[in-house]
Amino acid sequence: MTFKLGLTGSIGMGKSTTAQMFVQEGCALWDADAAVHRIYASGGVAVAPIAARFPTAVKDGAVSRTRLKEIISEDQGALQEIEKIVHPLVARDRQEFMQNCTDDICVFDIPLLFETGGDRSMDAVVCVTVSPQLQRERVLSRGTMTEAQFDAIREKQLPDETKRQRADYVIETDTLEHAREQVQAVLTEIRKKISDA
Ligand SMILES: CC(C)(COP(=O)(O)OP(=O)(O)OC[C@H]1O[C@@H](n2cnc3c(N)ncnc32)[C@H](O)[C@@H]1O)[C@@H](O)C(=O)NCCC(=O)NCCS
Ligand SMILES: Nc1ncnc2c1ncn2[C@@H]1O[C@H](COP(=O)(O)OP(=O)(O)OP(=O)(O)O)[C@@H](O)[C@H]1O
Repeated sequence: MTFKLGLTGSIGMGKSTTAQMFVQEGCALWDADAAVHRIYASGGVAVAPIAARFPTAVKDGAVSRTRLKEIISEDQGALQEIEKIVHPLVARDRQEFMQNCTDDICVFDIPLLFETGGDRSMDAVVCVTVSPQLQRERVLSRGTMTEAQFDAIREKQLPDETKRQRADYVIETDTLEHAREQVQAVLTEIRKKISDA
């Protein structure tokens, strides 16, 4: 039996970085953002349905994130329409992975875990968090989003406080060392639960 550990947190809170720490500690990983990258790539299953609804979003046979972000900025309802296309395809990818996973603990890195009800299929949920100031600084320093794009995405997500309340474990991503210690503590507890069961 695989223990399914959901990993969530708002934009730029440190999901990917923390997910890699879980991998280094021996967990398997499924990453929702990576699944979106796969289905947007040339030959990916999202390309045709996105092209049908937003023809200018597809460039050289793949979905262009830059173009998608421009479309989302200009059209209020666009993100919701994109989600309607993307989320069922991502859910299918996750289902396939889940069925084939034989590791003791599998981590599911899912930005919208609570928003989509995905938490219901997890055995426990970890939420990563950091101060709103650091969150903003970290996202904007990547240079991939304007401040307006960041604000629009953040507003669409469940507030950090709500996610922290709903999670079984909270990991503060203020420094790498501190986050790693918390990852190890979470795994010690889960591994004990698995061996006691
Ligand atoms: C908006 C897009 C074009 C931005 O692409 P970009 O490469 O700049 O950012 P990236 O994909 O790494 O996303 C950054 C973060 O934004 C947040 N985010 C992404 N999509 C959404 C969304 N629909 N609602 C709320 N937050 C979102 C997540 O925290 C994510 O980790 C892209 O995220 C996208 O196509 N989103 C729609 C698909 C989706 O809902 N993905 C969420 C995971 S299933
Ligand atoms: N524990 C930490 N200590 C210091 N910096 C960190 C830590 N965790 C993450 N960061 C930094 O914060 C930034 C965002 O981290 P990361 O990409 O892991 O977040 P994310 O939640 O996956 O982002 P997104 O929601 O946009 O996909 C990166 O620059 C990363 O190096």
